[in-house]
Amino acid sequence: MRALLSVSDKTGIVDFAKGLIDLGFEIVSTGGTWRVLKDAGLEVTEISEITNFPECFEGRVKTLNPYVHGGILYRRNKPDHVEEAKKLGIEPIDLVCVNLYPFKETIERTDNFEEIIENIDIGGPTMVRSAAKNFESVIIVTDPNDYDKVLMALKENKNTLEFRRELMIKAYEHTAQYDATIANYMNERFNEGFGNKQFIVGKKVFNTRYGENPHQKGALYEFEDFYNELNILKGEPSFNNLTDINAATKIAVSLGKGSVVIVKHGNPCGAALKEDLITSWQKALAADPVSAFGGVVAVNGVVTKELAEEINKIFVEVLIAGKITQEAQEVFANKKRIKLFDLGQAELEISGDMYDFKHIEGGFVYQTADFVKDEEVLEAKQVSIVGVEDKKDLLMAYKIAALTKSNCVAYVKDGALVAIGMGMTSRVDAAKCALKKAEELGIDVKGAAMASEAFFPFRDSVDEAAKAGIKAIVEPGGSIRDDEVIEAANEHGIALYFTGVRHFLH
Ligand SMILES: NC(=O)c1ncn([C@@H]2O[C@H](COP(=O)(O)O)[C@@H](O)[C@H]2O)c1NC=O
Repeated sequence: MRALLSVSDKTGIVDFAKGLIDLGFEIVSTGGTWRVLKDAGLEVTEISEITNFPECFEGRVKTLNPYVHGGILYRRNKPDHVEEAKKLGIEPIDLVCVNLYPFKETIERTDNFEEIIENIDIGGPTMVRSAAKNFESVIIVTDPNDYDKVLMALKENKNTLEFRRELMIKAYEHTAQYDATIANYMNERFNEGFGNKQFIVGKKVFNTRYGENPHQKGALYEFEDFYNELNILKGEPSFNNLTDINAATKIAVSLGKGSVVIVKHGNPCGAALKEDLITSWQKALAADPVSAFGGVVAVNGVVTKELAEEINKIFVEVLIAGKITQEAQEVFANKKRIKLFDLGQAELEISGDMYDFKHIEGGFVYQTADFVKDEEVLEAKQVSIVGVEDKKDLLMAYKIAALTKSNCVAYVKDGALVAIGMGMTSRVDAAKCALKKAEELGIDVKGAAMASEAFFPFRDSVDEAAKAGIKAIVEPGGSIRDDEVIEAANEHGIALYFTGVRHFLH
């Protein structure tokens, strides 16, 4: 039996080779791998002895040779293949262990195109694909984490077709991801990220119990090692929990450390950023205690025992925080249905993906991600006669509106959401609906700041705001009736700011 070992990441390769030698394998290797194994005192044949050809062009050609690929690919159960191999002097290769040039690490480290090009592996993926194709007879190993598993299977006679098939799938996933990374990178570099093909690659984190509904299948996939950071402290996140956690976390991150956000079905029903987390929670809850029942709560900070006791007064389905202390977790220990997740750090932090996409029947739409910059509000154009000194509430309302389903109008007073209307087909309905609900809940919105994520097409929403005593409004502007909107603000003595940036979320 012969094994061909050619790895960039040399982690564990010496022990793996030793294990294979103990099992009776002859080891063949490419230059660098050969050197590592030789230095460890192992008996190993250099690839050039098999190919009868030197590695050349600075390693661009090492294993691209019929003695290698013939040895991997010929079918052991076909007499004419066996005969042909014999005639050509091609010896079988029964195990191929390859991991590829670190292309991703290289593009993360440097912009030097020559270096990047040299880190595109050619011979490696070719061997991986050959060995995977002939999985009937050949073992393909692409992940150092599998070395022990492979040795064990060989030792215990568990090198079955099913075992090799699993490794074959993993191998094609490996090369497909590798090529997708190269193609996406080249499109990013030369086509501003929007080439003719876009590859979205995700690694499965876990299956969810079901999809959005019980009759649907579902799973969570991640781009990078993103969800590794998520500590599952209690309960199992469902498909809908994950999308709500995403919505709540994005708003809490956007509002900053110390904020608390409550989400139901992807939209916020409470949010506050006060002097301490307990007050933030109480104010967030006060915005709509009815909707908060069974909600997903994001705490941008550390959940202590005291905060946990406050939250525990109502039924919350999910709590995600920077950190949930041990004592805080104990507060929830007897609550069967609450699920707890944290990132094990003082605050909620996510870097934010550069692109965003959405499935539509037959394909997907793809775009650069949307972020609100503080300057949009802090340096927004005052278009009304009166203005306001402090734009904190305006900024908070605007950030919330930008991360809420359109049409959305959000009202913030003293660092807390007091009313919100979202997902409505007309903007004035969103404006009115929010105020009606606040009135029903007995919330005083007088003096609040109001934000709309897109322009007001008519003056009606401003008139509604005036009736409720709103003192300042921020919106993108850009309507053909902006003049009427500005006139309405001036008539009512409301401060009106235009940001010039729209933040639809559909
Ligand atoms: N050119 C070739 O024929 C070739 N054959 C194998 N490789 C890669 O060379 C690397 C190992 O090289 P070394 O053993 O010399 O450190 C592996 O990542 C392997 O995927 C090659 N390199 C690039 O294409």
